[in-house]
Amino acid sequence: KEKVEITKEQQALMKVILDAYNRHQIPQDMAKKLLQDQYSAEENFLLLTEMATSQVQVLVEFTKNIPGFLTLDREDQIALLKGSAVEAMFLRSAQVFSRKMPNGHTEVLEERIRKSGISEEFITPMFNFYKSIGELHMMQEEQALLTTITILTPDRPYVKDQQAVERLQETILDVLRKLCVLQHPQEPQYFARLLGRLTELRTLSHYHAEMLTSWRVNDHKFTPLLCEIWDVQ
Ligand SMILES: COc1ccc(-c2nc3ccccc3n2[C@H](C(=O)Nc2c(C)cccc2C)C2CCCCC2)c(OC)c1
Repeated sequence: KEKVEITKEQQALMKVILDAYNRHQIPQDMAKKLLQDQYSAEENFLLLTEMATSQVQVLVEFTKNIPGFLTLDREDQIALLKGSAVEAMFLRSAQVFSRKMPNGHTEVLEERIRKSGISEEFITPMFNFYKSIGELHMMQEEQALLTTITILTPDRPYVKDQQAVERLQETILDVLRKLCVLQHPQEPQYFARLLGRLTELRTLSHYHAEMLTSWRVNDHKFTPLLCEIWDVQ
């Protein structure tokens, strides 16, 4: 049985990424906000676009701390950000939804989200994803590394030097694989299950434009940044 060991460099890499991940968190009070008040579909749509806009800004800051990211071709950096922003948003939402909350709060939050204005057809796939993330009981380090792996996906549209992105992603994948083996020794498949979530995430993200344009409001206004990142307007 090969002894799995995280090297000093990998420890340092993990610390840099985790610190950046925790530093670049938009106010987590979104869940609290939703638990406090019932908002109209209009108010929820505005909340969603505000949250998504600040999430993209946070994502840009976070990527600057991914070792090697700034050494990539500038246009490839943009292509990776554009290509991963929606997935990062759903991953963050899933992590917010899966947080340990006092009894009954998760149910209230779920109800608020179901009634937020999103059209029915997307509710099941969205919550299936949130619950499949929740079941993993991911550690903070795993969440931060999984988000980093999502950003460093080589086959995003318009990426020119895919090998350079692949090299960076492989470095992170190796750390995450070791972390999973060390943290979940009884579950050798845990790492594979984690990566399987990224496939579910990509599928869910295909619906994002429709989820927005079908929101039950009369006028769907987006910020210029969201028009850039989301395939809307
Ligand atoms: C594209 O369609 C979506 C995307 C996300 C959600 C979503 N799932 C959530 C799970 C837990 C908590 C809040 C959750 N959100 C929204 C939110 O803000 N997500 C969020 C963002 C956007 C950035 C950073 C961080 C987060 C949490 C609330 C926006 C206001 C209406 C209710 C959903 C969604 O719900 C219907 C529909």
